Amino acid sequence: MNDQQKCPVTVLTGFLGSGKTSLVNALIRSDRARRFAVIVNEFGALGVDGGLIASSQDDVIQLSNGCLCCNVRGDLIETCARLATRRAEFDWLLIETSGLADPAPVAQSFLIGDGPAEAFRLDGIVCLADAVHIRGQIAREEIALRQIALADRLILTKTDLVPPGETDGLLADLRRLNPQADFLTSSADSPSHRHLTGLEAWQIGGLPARIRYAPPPRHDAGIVSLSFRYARAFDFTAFSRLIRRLMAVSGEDLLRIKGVLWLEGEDRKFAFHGVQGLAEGDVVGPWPKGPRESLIVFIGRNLDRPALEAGLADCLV
Ligand SMILES: Nc1nc2c(ncn2[C@@H]2O[C@H](COP(=O)(O)OP(=O)(O)OP(=O)(O)O)[C@@H](O)[C@H]2O)c(=O)[nH]1
Repeated sequence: MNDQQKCPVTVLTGFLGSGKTSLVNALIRSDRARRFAVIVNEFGALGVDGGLIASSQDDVIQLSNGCLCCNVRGDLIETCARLATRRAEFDWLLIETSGLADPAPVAQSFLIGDGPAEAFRLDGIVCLADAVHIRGQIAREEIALRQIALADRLILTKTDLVPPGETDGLLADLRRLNPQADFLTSSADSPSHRHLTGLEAWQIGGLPARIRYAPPPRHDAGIVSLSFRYARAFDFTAFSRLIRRLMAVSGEDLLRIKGVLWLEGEDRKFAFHGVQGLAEGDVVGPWPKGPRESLIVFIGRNLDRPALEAGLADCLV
């Protein structure tokens, strides 16, 4: 198969909560001309993002309980082999890596060897950087820096949440870390989903130097993901109070909270997100038929499972 016959692949990276699922959703909803297959990778044992992607379930494949760059890389290769047999059903493969994944080994799977590279070709690595948090993330988290350094395109997200004058300075900082990438901005009112595809960044053969010589990925062993599942409804006020308190006391240790809740008195699913100090939530649509289930994921350091469990139990109706 020549390169033009192979299915193009976007590897979407960016630290926890940078807006990856939001842009994947915006792209799938708006681009009716193309059919997407989506692989979503989550660090924790329970996946939230897959259920929040606006596609028919068949096209969204969730690979949870590890990062695509290491312990679920074999799953990625197997999944691509299965997708290759359904090639006629989609035009583009989007891979949303976990916020803690190194994009290099994922991208490499599509460049060399006799596995996924036989049926897929890498279009580009797109990295999202959260305008509110990126400076702190770069300072503290080596993987955030690495994700930026490896990108073909960098999208500074959530620019609606920072003062207008700050965007240029942030872009200049990012450009210093990766002068080869192209740079875009994205905000709630003007999302840059159309720029996730069509990079053609890997058309001219060979591995770019920044991937070939990149040191091996390193995960911070201190970062853990704790997942909780409940077949009962939550009290919204108690849950909001708990999340506010956790964010205040855990500070920078609590990197990410997300989930889908069954709320007492609400017929629709309620999805919520917390990224360090910021949290928000909204109803996102009907529950599928069958029993309802609330799913909550915390990612961070020094997380106290019994305390979280007790706090959540107090919010159940
Ligand atoms: N104000 C604003 N909020 C945004 C924007 N993009 C994403 N968000 C919010 O940021 C939160 C995290 O967004 P997600 O799309 O789930 O981020 P993610 O990168 O998929 O998160 P992980 O999978 O946990 O790494 C959600 O509450 C989004 O609604 C944006 O451009 N502006």
